[in-house]
Amino acid sequence: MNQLSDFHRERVQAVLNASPLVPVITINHPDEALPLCQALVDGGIRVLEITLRTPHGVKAIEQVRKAIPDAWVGAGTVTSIAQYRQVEAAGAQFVITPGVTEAILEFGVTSEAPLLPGISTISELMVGYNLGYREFKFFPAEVAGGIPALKAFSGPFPDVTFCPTGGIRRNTAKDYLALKNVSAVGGTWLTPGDAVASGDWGQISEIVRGSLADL
Ligand SMILES: O=C(O)C(=O)C[C@H](O)[C@H](O)COP(=O)(O)O
Repeated sequence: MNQLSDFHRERVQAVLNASPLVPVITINHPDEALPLCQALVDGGIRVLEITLRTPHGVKAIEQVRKAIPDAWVGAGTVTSIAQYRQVEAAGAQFVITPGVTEAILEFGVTSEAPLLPGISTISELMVGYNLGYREFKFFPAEVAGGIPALKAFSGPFPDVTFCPTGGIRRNTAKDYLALKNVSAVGGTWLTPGDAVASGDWGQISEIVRGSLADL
């Protein structure tokens, strides 16, 4: 079976090292993709996870990738190989899944867009680990055990790092990032729905600046 290449690992590490905070972005209207992502970047974010939760996600990835070259632009909420292929074609530089199937893990090994697979248990981690994955999303972080779970994971898997996501907020991000096996944390608190809906891009940049300053 194919193993993950150094290129894939280095890309995922570069993404996770580029920004301690990874905004989980949902595009409800095609016009909001660019100003929202620009506001996040203006606030200091260097990694953008644009989800496929709405039908606008794929187009937004393509658009943002061209318009904002100084950020890593990736796809989130990818749950099938068909979606994986779509976001790869749209130019996604990385792919994040909420969970794993063996098929997605195997596809990720040979894909152009490296994969950060989502896991919530050690058994899922082990399936990815055996293919060479050493970086994982931990989702849903808070309900799957939070900080105590991550500390426990570091015992049998000291060489694995995580991007916990799910239930993390501005006031808890720092505690997660203090763990030696956490390189970045993700969440939706950086893109509150009311600010996005009203096009208050200045507020988004302020939330990012404040959240980075709190770390
Ligand atoms: O859509 C996905 O692919 C996911 O894995 C889910 C998101 O990462 C979490 O839903 C984050 O949401 P908050 O808990 O509000 O920060």
